[in-house]
Amino acid sequence: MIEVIGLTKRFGGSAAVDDLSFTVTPGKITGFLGPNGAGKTTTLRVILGLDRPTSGLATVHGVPYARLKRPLTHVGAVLDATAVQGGRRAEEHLRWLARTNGISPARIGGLMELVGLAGAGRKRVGGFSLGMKQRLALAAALLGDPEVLLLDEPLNGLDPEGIRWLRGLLKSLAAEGRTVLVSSHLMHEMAVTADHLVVIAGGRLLADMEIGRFVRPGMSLEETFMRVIEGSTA
Ligand SMILES: Nc1ncnc2c1ncn2[C@@H]1O[C@H](COP(=O)(O)OP(=O)(O)OP(=O)(O)O)[C@@H](O)[C@H]1O
Repeated sequence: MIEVIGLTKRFGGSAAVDDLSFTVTPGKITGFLGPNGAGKTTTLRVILGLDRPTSGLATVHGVPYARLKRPLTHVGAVLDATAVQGGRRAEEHLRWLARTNGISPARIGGLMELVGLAGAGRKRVGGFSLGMKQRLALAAALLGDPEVLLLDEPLNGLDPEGIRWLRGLLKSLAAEGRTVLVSSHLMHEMAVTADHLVVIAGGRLLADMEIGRFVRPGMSLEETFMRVIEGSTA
């Protein structure tokens, strides 16, 4: 479970995240929605201990990420799938991650197969397409068999088969009781993937509710989202 409590993050004079509070609970997929610059990545970075909050805090299993022992066995994250050393071979990358985090490499073969990269383990990551990098990043996130998954725009670069595959994978991970927080701008996909939504704009919370309650009668998720965002800036 993830808790964001009164979180504010300022860069210079402006607040990227402004007194934001929400809880992400296990056993479901929570879609993290907001327009460009809403503060989604900043929030995820604070949850992962990559940015220090100006005030407030974010916890995983009740403690800040930095206090988790062997964090990769609790939290798997994909923030920027392209942030990987291009000279490394795909399996080497996962072996290095496993070694430096005290994780058994036994899962690597199965994970490469799961993400559809079984034949590409010996290939250098620099030659991977964006979709292949997303798949590898997902394998890395799953390496420690974590209970919590944080994925920032994981659909970018995936082909239609990949999008459908990821939808099924996220649903099965949530059904196993894991906590899954996914940011995306793809409203049609979120409409068929997410169980719950956290919607922010300008760093502030606009909605935190079941998707069925958020979507207005007779409207799509996209239409509702646009209305809510317009309403917040009116
Ligand atoms: N390191 C930084 N230094 C200065 N400003 C930053 C920094 N990181 C983010 N910001 C600013 O914080 C605000 C929120 O950015 P953030 O990347 O969190 O939004 P986002 O919701 O993830 O956007 P997008 O959907 O475009 O990825 C933006 O105005 C951005 O310019």
